[in-house]
Amino acid sequence: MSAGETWRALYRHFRPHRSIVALGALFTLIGAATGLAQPLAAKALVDRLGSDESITSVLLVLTALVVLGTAIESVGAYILERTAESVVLAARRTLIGRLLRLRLPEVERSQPGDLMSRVTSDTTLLRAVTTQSVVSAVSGGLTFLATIVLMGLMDAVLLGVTLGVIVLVGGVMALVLPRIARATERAQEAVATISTALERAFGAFRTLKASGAEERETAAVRAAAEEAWRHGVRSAKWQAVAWSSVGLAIQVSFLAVLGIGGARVASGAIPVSTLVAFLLFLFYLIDPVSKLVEAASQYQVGSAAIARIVRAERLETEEPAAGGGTDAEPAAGPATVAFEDVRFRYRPDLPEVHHGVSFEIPGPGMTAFVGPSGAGKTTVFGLIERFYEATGGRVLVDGRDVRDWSTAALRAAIGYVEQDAPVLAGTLRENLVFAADGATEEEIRDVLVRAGLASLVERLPDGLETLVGHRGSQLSGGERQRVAIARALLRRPRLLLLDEATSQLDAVNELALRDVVAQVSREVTVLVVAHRLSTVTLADRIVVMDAGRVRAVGTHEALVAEDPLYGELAATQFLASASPGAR
Ligand SMILES: Nc1ncnc2c1ncn2[C@@H]1O[C@H](COP(=O)(O)OP(=O)(O)OP(=O)(O)O)[C@@H](O)[C@H]1O
Repeated sequence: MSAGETWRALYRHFRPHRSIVALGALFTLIGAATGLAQPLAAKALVDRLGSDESITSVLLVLTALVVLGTAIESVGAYILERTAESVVLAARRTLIGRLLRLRLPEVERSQPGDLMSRVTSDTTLLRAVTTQSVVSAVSGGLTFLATIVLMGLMDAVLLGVTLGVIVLVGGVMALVLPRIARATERAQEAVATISTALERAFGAFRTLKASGAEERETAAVRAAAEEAWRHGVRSAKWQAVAWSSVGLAIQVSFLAVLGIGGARVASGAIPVSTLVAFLLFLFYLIDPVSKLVEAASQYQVGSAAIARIVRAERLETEEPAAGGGTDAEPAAGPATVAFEDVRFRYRPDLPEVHHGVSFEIPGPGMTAFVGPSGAGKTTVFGLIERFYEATGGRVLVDGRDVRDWSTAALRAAIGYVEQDAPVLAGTLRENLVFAADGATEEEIRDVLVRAGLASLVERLPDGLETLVGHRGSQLSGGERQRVAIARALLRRPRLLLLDEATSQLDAVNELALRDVVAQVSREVTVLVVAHRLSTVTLADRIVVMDAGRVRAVGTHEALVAEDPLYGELAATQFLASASPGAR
């Protein structure tokens, strides 16, 4: 990101808060000013001690000044801190709003842990830059200018000497500051790697343990932590260089002013008092210059964070109302699906997955998609749901191109059960109503019975309120599948997409589910990626796919007779994976 873009992005986050930051800065300045008035009041107090005047009023004024000064300063500090938190909140809200709307290909290209760290850790770094550094820059800048003007009034030559040294500091800063930014960005990237590595480990925790990979994964996470430490230390080192160059500059200017000023006093160019006053101003300069350096280094830290935040904000999202169609009247009854010469590749750099897929499915009824692994069956579902856009041809639902649907309306018509039947951390109830927010108790009960979950819920001490653990870890594989099916049914879909699990269900369960699906397919269009003979024999129509093309469409009996690949599949793969009770 260019410096201009970084500045604009940071300013965008700061802008809504600019008046409140100005107020906070004003309070801080007033607090500081009352601090300056205290020595004056103290002087008056001491003066009165010498005479016989009463000191009560001065004491009262002094006390009031102390109390007022402290109060105003702390209110100012509170306002600034609060605003800093609001800046972080606003950045998080925007990011969160976008992340959960990302297009699927963007998520598949990213690491979830990395995306998460942008919301949690990078936004935190915005805190200081948008408030503290602005206040430091403004108050430091103003005091700096005022001191320089006063110095100029004292002696232009000595000012020239001082400015010469300050320009040198500026040069050092120009070298150091980008290094602070770079080190901070690397440190943040390493923090993201920690999240990514942990997410990977927790995502497959059983496999991790079973593979005895704890040591290796721990080493990987530790390496990332050490990387973060290294870059954090590097950033600290450059910040220390920045600070020490300020200290050094002041010392050098002090010596230079002392030397050159001394010579000027000796030659009679300036009186001694001017030299003394100038030196005092030089010491006054320490504070504003330090503030300016602080502001600049904070800005570098913030700009490293904002670069990562902006990159996440630029990832492509999908809008629920995307597409041009009018969805005023949601259609009723079973949906129809058609593919017209659909070509598709997941990414431009990957080979084509669909090389012209065509089929037509009237509703209702069950259609099974079969074919060797990698034939492109699951991809059909991804295109119907419009997780991905076809690169050629048309995908039609209800005779209408999916690109003309709004994604919200399109997906509202569909119930989708993924192959690995994801269950989310939370209660059983939350999992069921995940796709159907307003489902009634009766609907939930009905769907539990249909998916064969009623007895499980009865057995559980907390019933529907039972927590199912991370990814449903407290449920069996079969139970997870049934929960996923119940969830999809509760959505009352007009089109049910079922990516059958390759793993075995026990015979009783499989029969029960088969009945549910058969029953649903009487009213709803059901598409199943089938791995079991029991499913295909039940299907009204079978679409045989091979290497990104549709090879044949027909009934089980017809295909067994006519299509050699299907015959082979039916004889080997299906038979091997069909459970005895279901045949
Ligand atoms: N998200 C993705 N990004 C890139 N390539 C993908 C993605 N998903 C699938 N593929 C590739 O696309 C091809 C078709 O995959 P698809 O999942 O549609 O096959 P399938 O017929 O459903 O296979 P299976 O029966 O094994 O589930 C495969 O070669 C796969 O490697």
